[in-house]
Amino acid sequence: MTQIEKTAHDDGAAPTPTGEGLDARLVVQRGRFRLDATLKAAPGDVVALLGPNGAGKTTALRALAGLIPLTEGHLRLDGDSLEGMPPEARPVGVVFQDYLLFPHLTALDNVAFGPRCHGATKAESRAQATEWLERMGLAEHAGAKPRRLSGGQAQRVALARALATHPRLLLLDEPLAALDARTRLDVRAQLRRHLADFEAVAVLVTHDPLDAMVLADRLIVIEEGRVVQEGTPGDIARHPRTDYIAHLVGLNLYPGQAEGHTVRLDAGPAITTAEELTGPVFVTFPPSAVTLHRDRPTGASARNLWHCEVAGLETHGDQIRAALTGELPLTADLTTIAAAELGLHPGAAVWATVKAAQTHAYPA
Ligand SMILES: Nc1ncnc2c1ncn2[C@@H]1O[C@H](COP(=O)(O)OP(=O)(O)OP(=O)(O)O)[C@@H](O)[C@H]1O
Repeated sequence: MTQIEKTAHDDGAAPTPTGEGLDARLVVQRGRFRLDATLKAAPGDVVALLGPNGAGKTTALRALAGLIPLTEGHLRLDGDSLEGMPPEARPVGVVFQDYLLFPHLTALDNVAFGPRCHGATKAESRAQATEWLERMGLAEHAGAKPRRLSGGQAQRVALARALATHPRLLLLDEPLAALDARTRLDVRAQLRRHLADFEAVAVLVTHDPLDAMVLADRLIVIEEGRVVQEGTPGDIARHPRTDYIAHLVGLNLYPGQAEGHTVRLDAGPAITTAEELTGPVFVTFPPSAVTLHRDRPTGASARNLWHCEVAGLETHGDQIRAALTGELPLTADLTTIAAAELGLHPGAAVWATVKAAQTHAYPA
């Protein structure tokens, strides 16, 4: 049997043996919704909570900030329990999605507000704020009110305000969501640098896989209030374990039972895989690995051959992405020319093939 590399869910970083970092089990009951998520992170870790709408990401962040109480569980930071501690007393900095800058205060005073609330004198707070604005490349905007700042600048002021309190936990709620696509690219790169310099634990919430993959060392994927997978971005992209994650990283994913190079998929047919495994597995292949044919192909090479029907077509970059139903539901990418030559349209019958070498199987 092939030795499979360690799967992502075994790989979560934990707080250091001295108890430094974040150690939390967040249980929050909100009406019928229940969040039950264990989060652990060592100082210097940047962790992204990723998940679909309504998964419970914001609930988790608000529980960490102390804005909603835990129903059960625990919340420790560097060995100290934060439960019952009011939000303003926690060594936690928060950057909210819309930044929540005070409109009537200058950038400098917005940043100085952080240390001031944590007991610094007015002069100290302003000195620290000046230093932070310089670090963020915003020195010349110190006197500007928020309405005169671009989205990216406002984001950095909000980040400076959070960092100026020297938090032991930094929370960022959809940090790039308020920005347009162009600004987002620059701000994402800057934020990545600032987070890399940050020595305590940072937790960010996003439903954008690109933000998560670029900004975080480790992803915790939450669905319906539960952690469904965690690991490095690379682990998650290579070994998705749910349909949501497979869709995010653009792979076809099937659970099944392996016996040697053959996997009997729960979805019905069997698939021949490159890896030789036994027992419950996941099989993935990218949409680009699928070849479509109008007529049943002959020849021995196409052992993974399924009769399908086109359910839908959409443009995907410079390709056409076809959603197929039938013997095996799958997505396939093909060039516009190939789609035209095949006469693809919703309802068209096609044969789909995938080479075993382009599949990837790993234990479930
Ligand atoms: N005040 C509330 N009372 C009851 N249920 C709530 C309350 N706020 C949120 N919920 C429910 O909690 C669940 C999780 O919501 P949450 O905002 O944490 O999800 P999310 O993952 O952050 O989603 P999104 O990406 O859409 O922001 C949802 O089902 C939501 O309807």
